[in-house]
Amino acid sequence: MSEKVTVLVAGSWGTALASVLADNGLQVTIWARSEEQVAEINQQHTNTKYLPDAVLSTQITATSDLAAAMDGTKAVVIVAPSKAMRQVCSDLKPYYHPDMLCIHATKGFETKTLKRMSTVISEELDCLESDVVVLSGPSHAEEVVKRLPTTVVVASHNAKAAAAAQSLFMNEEYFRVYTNLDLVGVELAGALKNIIALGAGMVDGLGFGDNAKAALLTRGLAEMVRVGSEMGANPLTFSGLAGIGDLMVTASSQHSRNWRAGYMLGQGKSLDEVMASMNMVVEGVRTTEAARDISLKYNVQMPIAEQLYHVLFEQSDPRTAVETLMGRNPKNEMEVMKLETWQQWHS
Ligand SMILES: NC(=O)C1=CN([C@@H]2O[C@H](COP(=O)(O)OP(=O)(O)OC[C@H]3O[C@@H](n4cnc5c(N)ncnc54)[C@H](O)[C@@H]3O)[C@@H](O)[C@H]2O)C=CC1
Ligand SMILES: O=C(CO)COP(=O)(O)O
Repeated sequence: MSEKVTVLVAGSWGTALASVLADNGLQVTIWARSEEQVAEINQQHTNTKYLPDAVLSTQITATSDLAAAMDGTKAVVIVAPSKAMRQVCSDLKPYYHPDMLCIHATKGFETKTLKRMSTVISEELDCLESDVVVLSGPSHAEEVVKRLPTTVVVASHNAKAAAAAQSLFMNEEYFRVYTNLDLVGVELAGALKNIIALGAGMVDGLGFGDNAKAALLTRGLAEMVRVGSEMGANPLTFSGLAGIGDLMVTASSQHSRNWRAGYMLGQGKSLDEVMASMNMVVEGVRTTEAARDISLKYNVQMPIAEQLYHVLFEQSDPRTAVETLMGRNPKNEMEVMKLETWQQWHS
């Protein structure tokens, strides 16, 4: 009998990761809230609301009973939207045991506390943050379920836990997994890139062209490195799969919900109109909200996030936002991070 892995919850990314695990020969149980979705996964082997074209492996079963989902499992993979992470982990606590490998694949912050997802998980599950693994990188669910070649990174302070996650997910056919010890950097890169992806969509929606898009992505990466390194990330992590890799995929693909939301904003839609037209999570909206407090707390400038905040929450005109960015004081390109932070990583 193959080993059992449990995936929480049945959104597009949870379902795609469940498919990888099933392809790797594991017995996969998805926990979903909706009985309708449970019946669809078990009987039709589809999840049409989130992945309309995918046919799932018969190795995947679903249940709405969390105790049954967790019974006898070797590893739990948590893929809840960031706003639901604390609640989902609190529900999970009675069934979680520290011997289980705990992996999450969520890209966002808890907005009220500005905590990273592994902190929220460790608080709710009463486990060590250093034992949590994050899986991140350029990986649209729609392509993963089609088994198109994809690379991701799994990061943990605990090298054994990262290696265990790597061997669970990696296959030679289409899913290549790297390890990294910089949990903080990988989590921050995955969350922060969504702000820049929203901005990239907005630039495209405005019809501003390739020069503007390249500028936004490059200066967006500088902004991610600046704030990320103040929050404890290794700046080099941002050149990896979770940073530049995910920025490229999210800012250039029509699969990206963040890019699509930004595009509609650029075309003059309001945030309410945009959100009403999407039936899936757009993490960059909440992350842009969190970025304003992060910028104040860590005393770092985040000019792109700040302008997006004005567009999203204060009805600023996207065109004015871009003009404001263009009209900032002259700068030296290399002023990416504070001198003390630079010295800390280069001593
Ligand atoms: N879709 C993708 O290609 C990728 C998504 N991600 C990340 O994965 C996370 C989840 O995103 P998706 O799966 O795409 O979202 P989604 O919008 O496809 O699905 C969200 C799922 O969460 C469930 N949910 C919402 N609130 C809940 C609660 N309180 N309790 C239990 N379940 C709840 C919904 O019923 C739904 O099944 C996000 O942080 C996203 O950034 C990361 C990489 C790729
Ligand atoms: O993170 C992702 C791909 O790596 C998915 O991005 P979106 O949430 O913008 O669809």
